Amino acid sequence: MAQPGTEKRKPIALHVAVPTEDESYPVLIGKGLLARLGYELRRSHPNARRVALVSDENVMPLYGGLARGSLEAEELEVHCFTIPAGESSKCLEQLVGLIEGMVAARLGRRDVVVALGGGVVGDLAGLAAALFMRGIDLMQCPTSLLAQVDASVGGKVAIDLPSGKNLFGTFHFPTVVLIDPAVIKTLPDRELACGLAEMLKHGALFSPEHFHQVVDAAADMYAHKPEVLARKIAASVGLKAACVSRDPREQGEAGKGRVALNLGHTIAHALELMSDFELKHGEAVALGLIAAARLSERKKLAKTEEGEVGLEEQMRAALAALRLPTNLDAWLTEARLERLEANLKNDKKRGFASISYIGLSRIGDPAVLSLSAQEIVALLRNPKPD
Ligand SMILES: NC(=O)c1ccc[n+]([C@@H]2O[C@H](COP(=O)([O-])OP(=O)(O)OC[C@H]3O[C@@H](n4cnc5c(N)ncnc54)[C@H](O)[C@@H]3O)[C@@H](O)[C@H]2O)c1
Ligand SMILES: O=C(O)C(=O)C[C@@H](O)[C@H](O)[C@H](O)COP(=O)(O)O
Ligand SMILES: [Zn+2]
Repeated sequence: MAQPGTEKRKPIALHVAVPTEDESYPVLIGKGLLARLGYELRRSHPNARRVALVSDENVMPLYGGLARGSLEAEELEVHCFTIPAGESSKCLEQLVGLIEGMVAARLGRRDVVVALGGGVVGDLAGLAAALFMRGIDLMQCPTSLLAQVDASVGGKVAIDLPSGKNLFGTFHFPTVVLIDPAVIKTLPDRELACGLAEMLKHGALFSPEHFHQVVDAAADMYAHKPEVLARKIAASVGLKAACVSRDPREQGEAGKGRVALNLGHTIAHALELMSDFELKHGEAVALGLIAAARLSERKKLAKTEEGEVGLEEQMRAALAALRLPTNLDAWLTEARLERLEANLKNDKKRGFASISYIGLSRIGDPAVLSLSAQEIVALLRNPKPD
């Protein structure tokens, strides 16, 4: 109903043009590239004076010196910020601490945040860059395999809330992503496995060849062979980049856009939260991929050729070969299923009454299923109720 007295007044209608921002950026991959961080930053930010170098307590002592030295060689004033390692740093307290530190260091609008670390550092420092002075430039310098193949590319930045993962975030595209596969040599095997889970996800979504090649190259990647790592990282980033370029802000039609990259994540995010982050993100994604395969079979979306094993079995075999957890049913006890259903209601892909759940008709062929939290839980229960 119109407000009294406004019925006949026409609003003044102005038009505010917002030129499309340039959302493209280079991803540089090469052994030894970290030593060129300063050069690459100077090249892309000729007017920068100060840098906030953000890392965590494991990565800063290993690579902070090299990064800092290369930035200082370009006459940049470097301010180091070291956060505690682990998911619990993706919180409001760390975010505000970082931004206050940037104020105290007198960073300005032409200055740059460099995220040197895993996905936790990238997501937190990225969000700080997005918010400080309403947004300054961000350079992603990922050091975990997971961050190199996935978290550093695509511009999603966020912290967690007690009610769910990444619920407090935005998109802030980096100006450059600099990936040095040589740093993987110090990454613990358990963390390397986490990166392999997201790489397998990229294959499961877009390329059966990549899916099988990741499994075949796993031994070489665990042996930290930099050439193999560089090739496989580039292949995975290529698949993700093609997807995010089609739909940078996850607004595409269900099934055609970036939302596909959430394969496995509906269950993964709920399990991470329910385990109090005892499960690492990549491990939870592994279990989520099994859930997605099971659900796709039970909804009769999955198609298998004659003589081929079912989708869940294919997924389990690949994950086991990558040394990732496959014990989904151990996590889905009756007591946990109830909490799972409640957690699913905070999924970012939820609509009015249902969740856009990413399934697979086969490896390399995703599809979106529209399911309620209740249906998802019922379909995952083992043994399958009649
Ligand atoms: N923004 C995105 O698109 C996106 C994509 C995937 C995951 N994520 C997020 O990323 C996070 C997981 O990232 P992660 O797996 O990198 O976890 P992480 O950042 O906690 O890093 C894993 C561990 O490895 C250590 N580490 C990192 N690089 C190292 C190196 N080279 N040598 C030795 N130790 C090293 C870290 O200190 C940490 O202890 C989650 O919060 C997840 O939600 C975001
Ligand atoms: O880049 C994307 O888009 C992804 O979904 C990649 C995921 O691997 C990543 O974990 C992402 O942070 C999940 O996004 P969210 O929107 O579900 O928090
Ligand atoms: Zn993920």
